[in-house]
This record gives sequence, C-alpha cells and structure tokens, in this order.
Amino acid sequence: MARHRNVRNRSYSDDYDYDDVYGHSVEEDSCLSPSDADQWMYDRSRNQQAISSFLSSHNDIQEESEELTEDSHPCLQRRESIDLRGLNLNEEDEAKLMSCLDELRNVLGDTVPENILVQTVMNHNFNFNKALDEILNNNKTKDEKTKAAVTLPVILEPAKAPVITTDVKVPKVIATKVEPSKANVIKGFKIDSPKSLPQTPREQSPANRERTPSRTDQVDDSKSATKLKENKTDPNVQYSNERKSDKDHLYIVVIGHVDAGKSTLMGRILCDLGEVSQRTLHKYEQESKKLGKQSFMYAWVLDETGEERLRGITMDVGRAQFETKTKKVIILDAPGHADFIPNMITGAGQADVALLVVDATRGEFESGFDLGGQTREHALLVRSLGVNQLAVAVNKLDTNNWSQERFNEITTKLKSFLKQAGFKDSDVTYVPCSGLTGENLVKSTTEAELLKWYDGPCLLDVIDKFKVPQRPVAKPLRMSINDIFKGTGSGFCVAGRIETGVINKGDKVLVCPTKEMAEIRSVSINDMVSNVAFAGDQVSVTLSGVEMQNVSIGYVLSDPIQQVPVSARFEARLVVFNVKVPITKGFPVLIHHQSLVESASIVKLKALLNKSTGEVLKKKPRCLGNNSVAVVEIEVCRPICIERYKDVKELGRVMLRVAGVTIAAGLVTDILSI
Ligand SMILES: Nc1nc2c(ncn2[C@@H]2O[C@H](COP(=O)(O)OP(=O)(O)OP(=O)(O)O)[C@@H](O)[C@H]2O)c(=O)[nH]1
Repeated sequence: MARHRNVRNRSYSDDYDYDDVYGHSVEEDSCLSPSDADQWMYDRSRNQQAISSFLSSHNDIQEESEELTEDSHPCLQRRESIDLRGLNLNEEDEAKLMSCLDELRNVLGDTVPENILVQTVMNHNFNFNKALDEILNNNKTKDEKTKAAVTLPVILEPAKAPVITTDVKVPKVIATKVEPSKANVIKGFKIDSPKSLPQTPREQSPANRERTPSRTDQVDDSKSATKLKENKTDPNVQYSNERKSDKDHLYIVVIGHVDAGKSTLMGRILCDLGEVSQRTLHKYEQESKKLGKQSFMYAWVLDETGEERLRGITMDVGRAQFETKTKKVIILDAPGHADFIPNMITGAGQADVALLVVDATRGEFESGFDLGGQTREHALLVRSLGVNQLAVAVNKLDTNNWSQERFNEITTKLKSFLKQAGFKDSDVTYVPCSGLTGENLVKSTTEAELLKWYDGPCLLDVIDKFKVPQRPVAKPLRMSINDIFKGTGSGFCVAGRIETGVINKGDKVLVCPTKEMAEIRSVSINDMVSNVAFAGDQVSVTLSGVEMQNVSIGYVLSDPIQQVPVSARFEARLVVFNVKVPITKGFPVLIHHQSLVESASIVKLKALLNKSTGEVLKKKPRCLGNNSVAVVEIEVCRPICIERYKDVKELGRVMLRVAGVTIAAGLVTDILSI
C-alpha cells in the first residue's frame, strides 16, 4: 500500500556530523550503535572508493568486450585527434572551446563532425547557445532538403504544432520549444570550465576522467539522430488531453511533532475508505498485538519497515493514496522525530499542501509546540518550502472528552503562531478529530460530545476543498531525484517529482550537474506505468545510457537544451529564524535543497533588509541575528543544480540548518560563478 523512499543512496556520514544532528536524540539508547549503523548504512563515498580501489588492484580483470576501444570507435578517434594548435588559442579560450564542445556533445552526441563543432563554436565566439542553434538549424535544413528517412534533431516553436509526416518511418518522437533560456544565466564554459570543475570522488572516477564512451555515445547513427525529440504537441494541450478525465492530483505532506498520531490518522483514513483490505488489517492487528504495540495497528499501514514498527516511530516518508470526491490525493507521511528532519524536508519538498497534526492530550500539545518541539519547526519548514494551504487536525481529542475548551485553547495558540509563520487565516482550517477512533475523519461526526459544539466539515472534506496549484508543464523539464534503485529490467530507476515540464517515454534527458545524457526507458506515476508524466507528478523513471553509480540523490533530470543552471555559488534572500550565535561572514551551514544536503558557508553578507518593505537598512552588515532578513552569498562545497526563485520556484528555495536546527530559509535571487 504505502511505499517508502529508499534512502540507501544518501550518504549520512557525508551529510551530517552524527553527534551534531543526532546528539540530542531521546531514542539514542535504543538506536544502533554508530559502528553498527556504519556497517548497514549505504555510504556513497565509501562505495565509490571501494569500486575504484578494486579496479586499480585487479588489473587482470578484462573490460567487457562491448565497451568500444579507441581504435574501434571512429567518433573517439575523431575526438582525440582534435588539434587545437592550428587555432592559436590562449589557455582560457582553449578551455572555453573544450567546454563548449563538451556541452554540444552532450546534446548532439556524435551526430555532427568535430571540425564543424569547432568551427561553429569559434564563429560564435564560444557562445554555446548560438553555436547549438546554428548546428541544429543547419541539420534541420539538410533534413528538409534530403527528406531523409531518419529524423534529425530539430528545434521547433511550440506554438506551431509540427506536421507529422506519415510517409517516412521515424521513431515516435516528442518535443519541446528549445529557445535557449535567458534564465540559465550560467551556461557554456561558465558551468563546466575546467577551473570550476569540482574535485569530488564521483568526478574523479576513472569513468569520468577518461570520458569512457557511455552506451549513449556508442549508439549507431540512426539512433543518435533521434537524440533530440520533436515535440508533436503543445505541452499544455498534451496535459489537458491526458488528464481531462482524471481527477486532479494533490500531494499532501502530513507533518507534526513525534507521536502526534500522523501515521495512525492516515492509516485509519485509508482503512475507512476501503484502501486496506480487512485481511491485511487483521494481520496488522495480530502482529502488533504480539509485539505489545496494538495501538500502532493503523500506523503500520504507513510505517512499513521492521525498525519503524518495532520502535513505533516513522523514520522515512511513507506514501499512499486515496480519492476524495474531486481529487486523487497522494499522502506523504513525514517522520515527526527531530532526527529525521532531512527526510521530512524531502517529503515537504514534494507537497502541494500540508496537514499539520497536533496531539490534543494535555501536556503533549504543549511539549510539541514549545521551543524544541517539532510543531513549530515543521510548520515553518513547509511554509518556507512554499506550502501555503494548511489543514490542522486537532487529534486525540478523545483523550479530553471532546472538550471545546481544549480545542479553542489549542487553536488560539496555533492561529497566532501560524500567522507569524506566514500562513493566511483564510488558508488554514482546524478540524477536531481522533485517528484512533476514526471520529470526524471521512464522515461527519456522530460523537454526541463533539456534536454539541462542532458542525464543521470532516477532515476528508477539508482535504477535498484544497486548491490544486497550477502545473508548469510548458516550462523546460526539471525533475529532482530523491531516490535511486535497481529496477527489474535493464537500466535503473530514479524517483522524484517533476517540478516543471513533461517527461515522455523515450525522451533524452540530461542528468545534472554531471551532464550525462540518458534516455527515459519507462515512466510510472505512483507505481502505475504511463507513457507521459507532467509537472507536479511524483514519478519513477527507468534510465539508460548512464551508470547508476554516477547518479546521486539531489541530482536533477534536465531538458538537454534549456539546461538547469549548475553552480556552487549563489545569492539568496534569507530569513533568519533561530540562531544561537549571530551569522557572520564564513558561517558554516548545511544546505537543504530539495533532497540534496551539502555543506556550505555564507561567504558574504551583502545587505540587511527591512522585513516588511524589503528596503535596504544596511549594506554589508557585520552580522545577522534572529528574525533578520538579509541578502547573502552562499558557497556550496560543490556545484549543485539551482534555479532562481523567479524562474523555477521549487528549485529556487533553500533551507539552512546547523547542528540539527533549521536556522534560516532563503530564496535564490541570483546564480553566480566562482
Ligand atoms: N487516544 C488516542 N491515541 C492515538 C490517536 N492517534 C494516535 N494515537 C496513539 O498515539 C501513538 C503514536 O501514533 P503514531 O501514529 O505512530 O504517531 P506519529 O505522529 O505517526 O509518530 P511519528 O511518525 O513517529 O512522529 C500510538 O500509540 C497511537 O495509538 C488518537 O486519536 N487517540
């Protein structure tokens, strides 16, 4: 029923100082010891070191014969034989040229001879976009002239729907408007210039260093000619055609303090809607009884792993779906425990709206709401991640005999806090309920005590009334990867949310920041196979043409032409919420950007702003305290895929955390080069 993200590919030792983040855990004693954890947790860097050391110490192992050698591959020979001496370039221009050529090959593969690439880049003074335009337009003209049986890469205006020629046998192709984006402020050599190339273990791997031809590089000409797909349909038209009969998809993240009853509430809704069979429920009842945890029976619907069930807490984002009158709702059940905030952020990053669950039991609401509790932190985080519609489930009200007084006490406190956090009163709805008894969840209450003072909607009706945000399907593709796993067939799967654009089966996409071209072999949305997926969909896609170990959580699948900007430095407008010591120049932080967690530092404090007007109060302030708003420059330890907030909201937001506490949230205002 529910599916958990596979967190295998997150390198915890990379991301966190274990003591800093986990040091305050109340569960510490019952946790795995660090050495046990180390043994079981996947460690990206450790794995890669192991592979490279294995390769270097086993020279006798022959490479697979299907890997083409230099001699046998004409394109490689051609690449190796570029002689730049005749061009009389200085070092910088040579670097620009090589970088542009790399970018062009990423898009075009080996369909265009090297000398033409070099000539075109030189003609356009190393301008990647112009060179690419010219080459593609030349190809188009040639194609039209020769009416060749093979489709060459073509750039199309989306408004002018292309004519589909049926007399030529061409592979089924898809397309997109490919005018170079002005939004990609850093392009061509600026992204990939050798100077700015990151020295990460991943990029130092033999495969990357020697640019071993990947399978995509080796495909024969007829296949490579279809690397860029022609889009036959306007994305908006395609979206309305595909989805017109479907209910709107709504992604809802369930947040709140540990043990507020989130999983029980969602499990109970799923059971009451008939999404969980009686047999399964009976099994959960028996098994949870055996462990002495019968009260967690409904939570088991979403808490699927043995450790989660044994410990009685959610550790990773649980996923399930149900339908309301007008919507298909996909729930993302986030962990409430402070140790798992990074997973909660991943869930919140995929959500359209949020359901905040608070425990109405006396003393429990207070400990979740007071400083250090997760109620405030979760609410602030989801708001900072762009969620603006919220339902608040005042849960476990059965423990207070459905007291109106208690309900009012809780909602009064929450109202003033949520307003400060940036939620409009009109976008927040409060619902009294009980996940355990099922009261007021999927149908209006029959509980006499509650009926005395409540005649509002049940939780399901509140969820049904949420507005579904516009899906930016016409923008270039951006899909951030939050999970990587081996599928059943060839290739491997990556899962994540399509932030903008469309993915069709058979599309070529660029895996960024490494910029390797891959092909989409299959698409599934919420575990259902599909030929196409759109912005807003949470999908898993099978990739081929790129090695699994070269892809990491936090990478982005990008439109190959209108590429996602890649940089290690950017400017952001920060709101500082919670710092023990003021932020000064060089302040180290962990940056959370979608599912990516990287070390970074605030390298420049540019201006302190007035919170409400945005006017500059002070240029180059020396420090930033709590509740300040400021423009800063942030440098990440290695280049990441990042967008300006005004271009792609979802990739233009960052959270900054220090020692397990979220200290600030920021919107990216500019992308800079180092
Ligand atoms: N009395 C009462 N108990 C409840 C209710 N909802 C949940 N509980 C109990 O609260 C405990 C915690 O429930 P969970 O659903 O695991 O809480 P959670 O918020 O998902 O926990 P984490 O995901 O680990 O943060 C369990 O023992 C539940 O039986 C309720 O409405 N009334």
